[in-house]
Amino acid sequence: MFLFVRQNPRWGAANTALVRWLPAEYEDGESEPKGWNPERLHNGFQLPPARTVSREIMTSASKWKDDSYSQLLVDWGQYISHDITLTPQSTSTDGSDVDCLKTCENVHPCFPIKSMVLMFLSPGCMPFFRSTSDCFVNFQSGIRQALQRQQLNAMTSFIDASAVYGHNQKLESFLRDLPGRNGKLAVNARFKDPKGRPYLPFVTKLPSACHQDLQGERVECFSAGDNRVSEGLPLTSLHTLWLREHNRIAEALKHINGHWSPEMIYQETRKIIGALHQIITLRDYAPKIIGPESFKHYIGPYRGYDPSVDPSIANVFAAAAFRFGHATISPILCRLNESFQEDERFPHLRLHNTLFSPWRIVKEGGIEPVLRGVIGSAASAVSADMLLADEVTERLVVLDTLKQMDLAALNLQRGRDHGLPGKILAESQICHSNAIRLSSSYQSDSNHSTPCLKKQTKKTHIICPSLCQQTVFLSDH
Ligand code: HEM
Ligand SMILES: [Ca+2]
Repeated sequence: MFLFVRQNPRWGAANTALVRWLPAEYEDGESEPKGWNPERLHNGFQLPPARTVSREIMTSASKWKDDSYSQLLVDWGQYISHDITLTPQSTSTDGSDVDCLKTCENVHPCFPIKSMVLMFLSPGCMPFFRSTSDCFVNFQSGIRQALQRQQLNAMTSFIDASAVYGHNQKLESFLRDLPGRNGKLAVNARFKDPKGRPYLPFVTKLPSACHQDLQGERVECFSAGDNRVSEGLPLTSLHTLWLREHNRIAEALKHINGHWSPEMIYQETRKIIGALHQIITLRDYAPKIIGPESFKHYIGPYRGYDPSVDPSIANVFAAAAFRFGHATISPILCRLNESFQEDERFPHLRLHNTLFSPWRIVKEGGIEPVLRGVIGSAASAVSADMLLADEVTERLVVLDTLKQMDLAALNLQRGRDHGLPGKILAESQICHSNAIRLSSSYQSDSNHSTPCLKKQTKKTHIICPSLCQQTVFLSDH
């Protein structure tokens, strides 16, 4: 019998460090973010406040609609990003008694986004919690880099439908319909859609923070394998589709394999759902994002499992590159009826009215109007017009606090929090050097004035330069 043993079972596992392709650039070399000390100069200049950069850029870029792709391309990006990355944030209680929701000072773990412009809710400052640090020590690097602050990925880095099934056993068991003994996932016990189809279960901690329709019954935040499921209506709709698809396949498998145990049905269905996530992402999504030529060149056809590849998500990918998608968010969510016209009962919505509002699915026609809108409207690229600027820099909220947020500023501040090297340095070292394949255990080359990479110890696939070109406003400098 062929026995397969994974050599590095922690690679790509949930709650392991995001890997570095280049050493972090902290102001004190070890952990203080860029911009922590306002007097500190970077390339001879003070760093502009992230909020100022956001406002300047988000209101000046131009907008165009894509004539080939639908909005689904954007929404799949967000959905799959939640399968592979979640950078947990510190809470105010992490080693300090400062309340990051109130302070305007840089005090660990708070790194507030300062603003010259008065903010709607919190004048002068937007709260920002630094990402949790990992205890990881990189023994394969020099002493200085070994002690540098690293951030975590709470998700499994593999595309494995963890957004459907969860990334730990407790969550997985909660999401399963174990009493049903049918291999299915649990469904919402209170609501069904107009055609009797199921919704995701609600979270257990009530009342949840999701917005409510003030008339009528409460509709709580949904739960799924990823806890950001209720962030927006398209995202929730995709999660709901996968729940239904799991249960449909489980039912079919049970039908043709009457002797299978509930566990067997569940595991086999899960395998199929995971494979579908991989196929959609690698066959249908990624080539459209990086271009078919780059895809062919840097990724190419699957040639089998290679245990020497570290699949861990890179810090720069989670904190900058894959956030390119934020520049493609549409400020309007279209909702369409069966004739693919604007739904007269449920009209199009401004983005901020779609955030953390699962009640709009339950009480406004289910996921169909949203899904029709997603496949029936064009994707937008660099759609940074005034309306989008207003939606993502002035009206975004985060769940825990429902505080006003500016997404572009958050992205920049997150990059500074993680000590990401600036775009120009990163590009010159990664994309334009011969050292195209780096690894978490890169080695510093003492012949170069800047750290460079000389030896490949384990492989990490990097897509260059397409992704670099797309980080334009997301990474610093
Ligand atoms: C309405 C649409 C979206 C909203 C409201 C949204 C909102 C957010 C927020 C609030 C964060 C956390 C920011 C921080 O504190 O650092 C985030 C992170 C992120 N977003 Fe989005 N996003 C959207 C769409 C997208 C899309 C389309 C993509 C990619 C194609 C994407 C990729 C990411 C990634 C990779 C992260 C980092 C995740 C992590 O490691 O924690 N997002 N997003
Ligand atoms: Ca995953």
